[in-house]
Amino acid sequence: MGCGPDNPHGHHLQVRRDGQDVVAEHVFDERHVGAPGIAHGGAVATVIDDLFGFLLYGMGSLGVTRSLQMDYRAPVLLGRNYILRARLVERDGRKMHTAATVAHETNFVATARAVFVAVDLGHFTEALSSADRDRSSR
Ligand SMILES: CCCCCCCCCCCC(=O)SCCNC(=O)CCNC(=O)[C@H](O)C(C)(C)COP(=O)(O)OP(=O)(O)OC[C@H]1O[C@@H](n2cnc3c(N)ncnc32)[C@H](O)[C@@H]1OP(=O)(O)O
Repeated sequence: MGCGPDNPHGHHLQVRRDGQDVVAEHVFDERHVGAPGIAHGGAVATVIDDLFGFLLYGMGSLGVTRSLQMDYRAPVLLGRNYILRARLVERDGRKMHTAATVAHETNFVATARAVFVAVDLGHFTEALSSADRDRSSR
């Protein structure tokens, strides 16, 4: 949904490192519409969540979102280029506290904070096996 190239409903996010931060440029389009002309808040949260995923990946940590808090400060407009930026605020054992901004020029239209929890690969492989079992029992 966030970055994979094969999902036609996805955001196809392309992320780069900038020092300790990760950064992406993003334009929301009609697929992401909420109110007319405005990106759905869930779509904005999706790209921020994914950006945090990249941040952790860059740190060499596998983690999943435990909590994601968005502040929508101004409408995020369709067709406009936004700069997304995320950073690690603090690591406390398995918990990684992260923060992000969504900006157009000097205007911060959304900010976010999240808690990610480190997991091992088994977290994903077990979920995949359960989903496969559910699918084959239908
Ligand atoms: C194959 C490659 C793929 C590559 C994969 C790439 C990943 C990209 C990810 C993109 C982002 C996503 O969509 S992720 C998908 C959405 N998220 C999920 O599906 C996660 C679902 N939730 C879970 O599976 C679970 O709740 C976990 C794993 C997150 C945590 O469960 P747990 O392991 O039992 O841990 P638990 O003890 O409950 O909590 C751990 C610590 O966090 C603290 N904690 C809990 N909630 C909070 C909170 N709101 N704020 C602060 N701290 C909190 C607890 O007090 C504890 O602190 P202490 O006692 O340790 O001090």
